[in-house]
Amino acid sequence: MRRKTFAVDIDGTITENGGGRIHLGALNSLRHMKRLGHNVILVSGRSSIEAYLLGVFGGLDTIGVGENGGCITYGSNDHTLLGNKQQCVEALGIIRTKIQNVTEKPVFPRMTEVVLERTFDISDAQKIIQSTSLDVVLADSQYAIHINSAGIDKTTGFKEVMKKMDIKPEDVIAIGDSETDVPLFKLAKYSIAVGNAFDDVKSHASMVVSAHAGDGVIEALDKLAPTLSEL
Ligand SMILES: O=C(O)COP(=O)(O)O
Ligand SMILES: [Mg+2]
Repeated sequence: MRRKTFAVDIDGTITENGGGRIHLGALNSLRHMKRLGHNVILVSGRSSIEAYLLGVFGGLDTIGVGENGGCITYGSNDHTLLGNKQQCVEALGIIRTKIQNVTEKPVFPRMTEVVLERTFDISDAQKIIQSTSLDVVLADSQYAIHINSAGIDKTTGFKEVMKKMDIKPEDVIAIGDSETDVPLFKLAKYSIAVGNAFDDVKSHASMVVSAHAGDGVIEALDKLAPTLSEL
């Protein structure tokens, strides 16, 4: 059996449709892939510690790629930071001088990024950033707006894991729901967009399923199972 690596988003993908709770059926299907000998790594805009702990308790790989790719957690005292939070904080300050309603989202502490509520037009903020020399990027996961250091996206952190585990892109299967997953779709040989993804996200996926969030993960893995070794 050729070992595959599933790079799996959390919110909007392995959650219950529209809710924040983990879809147990989807988690069970991913755990089955792990039991078959494949890697299943969570890659999220949540903190790397949340992704790591979900991997531990969920029976997946005990690695968490979080902060939209800016931080990887391998253990309680083993984190790799790839972004620069200070420049993200500076960018927040500048955006706030020009746009109203820019508020930080009450999330677990971040080591490399700033996480904002989706209460303003991200394109207005991106225009402000482009007019400055700030080396940051903004991305909307449909659950939060992230300010990350330039060059940081989910593939940045995931590539660190690929190096460490000798994973090749042709063995990666990415599963996600939003624009922040598209870089992973482009890196992976095979990618899956769940039914609640927007059309522009679906346009980048190898497979689009109709079911939403966790139900979509089950639908996709059921469809993939017979031909997984040929992917
Ligand atoms: O942005 C978030 O916090 C949610 O992130 P995810 O959809 O990448 O898991
Ligand atoms: Mg998501």
